[in-house]
Amino acid sequence: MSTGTMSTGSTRTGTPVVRADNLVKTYPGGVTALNGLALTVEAGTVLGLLGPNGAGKSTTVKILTTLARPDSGTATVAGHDVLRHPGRVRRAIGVVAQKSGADPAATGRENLVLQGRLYGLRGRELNRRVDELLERFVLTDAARRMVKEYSGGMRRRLDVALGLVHRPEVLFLDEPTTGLDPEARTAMWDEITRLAGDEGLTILLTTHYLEEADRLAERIAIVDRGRIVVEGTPDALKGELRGDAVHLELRADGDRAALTAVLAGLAGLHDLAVDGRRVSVRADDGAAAVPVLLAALERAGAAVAAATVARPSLDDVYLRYAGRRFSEAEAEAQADSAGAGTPVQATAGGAR
Ligand SMILES: Nc1ncnc2c1ncn2[C@@H]1O[C@H](COP(=O)(O)OP(=O)(O)OP(=O)(O)O)[C@@H](O)[C@H]1O
Repeated sequence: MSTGTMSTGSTRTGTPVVRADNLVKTYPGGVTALNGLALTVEAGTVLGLLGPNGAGKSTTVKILTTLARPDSGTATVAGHDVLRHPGRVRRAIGVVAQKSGADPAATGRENLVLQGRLYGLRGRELNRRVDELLERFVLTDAARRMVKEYSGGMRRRLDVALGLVHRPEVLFLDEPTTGLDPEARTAMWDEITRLAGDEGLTILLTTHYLEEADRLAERIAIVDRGRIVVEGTPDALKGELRGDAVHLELRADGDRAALTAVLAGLAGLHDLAVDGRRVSVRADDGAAAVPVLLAALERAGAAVAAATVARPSLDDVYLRYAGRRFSEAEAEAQADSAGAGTPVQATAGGAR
């Protein structure tokens, strides 16, 4: 990890299999997608690149998988430079893009056979590999059906199988469970855990689901506005936050400035955020803080519908390092893309 990115958690000793330094990428129209992004993924581990829509996750994956060139910066994958030896990189990696690469008008089996041929597999070896993958991804019974008849979960499992045909060393999974129902999502999580555990694959996974990153990744790198703002193990990231998270739900939208002024004066509270009806704050002692907060809000004329006290979550980690809630960042990204061409603020959002 290059300087400038906060890191927390155990000291790392493994070999970096993916390494990116100071990646910068600006798209035509002036959108700065990456603004000095740096990351490493060690052999046999899962790194979760976590960030809201538009944070720069897909652009990072495109550069690391040789589908896009950075304006500046360097990256190596499996020991090969992505700009100087893209062919070597491509042979070492499997890619499961956000959009399925499978041909809907072909069967699952035909898709796998074609993919295997592209990587030079032939004859019995190819058939064996295809059968093995169909079985592992529970697609044997559906192997001779057209992909357009598959459910979302079956398609996604086929996508991962396609990415694995040539036994890659590194697997890139770009939002592997977006659009899946909860059951299919859990099944995919189990499969990813198995791939990383039993097969020692190195996996870089992008997601905008906090829960997914928490569940799957040994290390999480939080990306915001084209930079990694913090990285570490999920437990270390959460452990860095002192005290409890107190979340209050107001009966009506609060006046941000007025409520902030009232609550900022209370002792033992920090990281206050007012977002519409939601008020979040960290408290050294959450249970003791609730009555104090309720009384202060009542005095300010804000009625409270619900209050919860929780141990820190990754959402709290995001708030602390990106300076806003995940949901706010997503809404901002949507507004940005609606006003196409609006440059992403290049400097905001650093670690606090
Ligand atoms: N081809 C493109 N042309 C112009 N702008 C682009 C292009 N691709 C991405 N962007 C912009 O670059 C920024 C980063 O996009 P990117 O797709 O890398 O983010 P992301 O974190 O992967 O988000 P998502 O989860 O929505 O894919 C966004 O503001 C996006 O609108």
